[in-house]
Amino acid sequence: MSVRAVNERGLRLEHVAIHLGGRTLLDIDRLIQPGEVLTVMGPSGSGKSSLFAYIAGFLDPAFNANGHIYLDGEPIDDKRPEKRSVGLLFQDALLYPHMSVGTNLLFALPGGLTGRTKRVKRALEMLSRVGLDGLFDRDPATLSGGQAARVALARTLLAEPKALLLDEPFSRLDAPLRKSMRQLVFGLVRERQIPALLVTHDREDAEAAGGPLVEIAPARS
Ligand SMILES: Nc1ncnc2c1ncn2[C@@H]1O[C@H](COP(=O)(O)OP(=O)(O)OP(=O)(O)O)[C@@H](O)[C@H]1O
Repeated sequence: MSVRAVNERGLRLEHVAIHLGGRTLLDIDRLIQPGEVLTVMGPSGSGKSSLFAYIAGFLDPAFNANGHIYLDGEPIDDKRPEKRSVGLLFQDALLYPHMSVGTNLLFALPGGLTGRTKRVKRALEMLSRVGLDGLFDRDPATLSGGQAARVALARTLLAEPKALLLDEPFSRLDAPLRKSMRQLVFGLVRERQIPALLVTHDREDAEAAGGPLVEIAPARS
């Protein structure tokens, strides 16, 4: 493994292969460009979540993985998960239930941004960007599913990730909400020029993402 061309931008999966027992679940060799969404689609059990976990840095030890991951030219596979600058979004919002929406957001901000006024301003701007003006002091338990999904997105982006991993982030939303959340997520990916990887089993998600598609076959035993 070596540092790649310093001017390479994006998330590079260099021959990333995931194995379980004697089986190879998937093998991907791709550069995801800034602002692009690579969709990895496959049925349940095909290995999508294990790919996600490998990139994020918490692959279950039952799996073996090889290949390397580079973010903006720098290898990240030997970094601890919290040092990878990779933002995660799951099908569940996973907000801290004992904190207000605002505190959930403030918690995600990078430590380098100091001063309560600046931090609150940044969080309020992001809340507004995801269409949730006025909800800063709300208890997460009182949010609708769609609102909670938007808060989770705001929280992920406030951490200023250099890449985004999206694991079925729309699957719990009903059809109209799913449509607007897709527009919001993919719009922000383009606006902020973040490389993103979407794992899904939903072809409409893949079409809405508008980027390249990798289909993985069902795992065979
Ligand atoms: N800890 C584990 N030990 C052994 N096998 C596992 C473990 N976790 C998952 N598997 C198996 O590994 C394969 C890939 O799992 P993975 O969760 O990556 O698939 P997936 O495509 O994300 O599925 P889903 O869409 O249902 O989440 C499946 O066959 C699953 O049963």
